[in-house]
Amino acid sequence: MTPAPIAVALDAPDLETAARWAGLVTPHVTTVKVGLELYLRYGPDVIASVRGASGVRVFLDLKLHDIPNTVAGAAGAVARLRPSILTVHAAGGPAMIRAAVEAAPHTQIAAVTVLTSLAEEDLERIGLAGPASDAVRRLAALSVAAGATALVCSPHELRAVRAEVGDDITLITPGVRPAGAATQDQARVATPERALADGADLLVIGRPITGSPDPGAAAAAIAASLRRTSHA
Ligand SMILES: O=c1ccn([C@@H]2O[C@H](COP(=O)(O)O)[C@@H](O)[C@H]2O)c(=O)[nH]1
Repeated sequence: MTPAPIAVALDAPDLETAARWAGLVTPHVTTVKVGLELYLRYGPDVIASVRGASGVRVFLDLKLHDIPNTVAGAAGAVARLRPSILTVHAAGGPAMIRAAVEAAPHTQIAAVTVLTSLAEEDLERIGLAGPASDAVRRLAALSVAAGATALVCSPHELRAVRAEVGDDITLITPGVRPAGAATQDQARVATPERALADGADLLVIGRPITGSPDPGAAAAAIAASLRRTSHA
């Protein structure tokens, strides 16, 4: 069975749990995601641990956000781990995004537009006037112009971003919840089936899979549902 375009967020408290989750889900998904919690606790070793023998794609979600010189150094430092994808915050601006792209030529740089945990009413408080989709489209366009070949946005903005940046850019979406699942701290959410239909290339799904008593079965069920709806 072809693995589904899902990156399972391995937000685990320890390396053993993360490696176990990775082993359980990798037959069903293309990618596993290492975020701040694991990377800050265990450092570079975490990448080899979760990659394991399967050689699954590793998405390193560090959301780098600093001055260009510092981001270039950080991106260059992690590029030697050969993650498939590395995130930076689009709000760091074009020079910072370009610095990451140049420092990590073999890694796809994904620019995070507006965090999926922010609701429309949060945006004004952080100085982003107007609807989320306007800010996301603006950040998407500047990121792509700066050399990013992937973007992170919520499922709500997928169609608008696709129209803005075209088909060659990889659209990655967290904020994905199977029907009836708790949204938890995510605000701008949709089901996996909806996100795929709206043009996502890679769905980031964490707790709905890793919080299950059987993460392998949870990943397999979402993958099967995506296959069914994409063939319907
Ligand atoms: O806007 C963003 C960017 C990154 N994330 C990350 O995705 C996962 C989502 O996990 P769930 O358990 O499915 O909520 C998590 O690692 C975030 O750091 C995001 O949620 N939103």
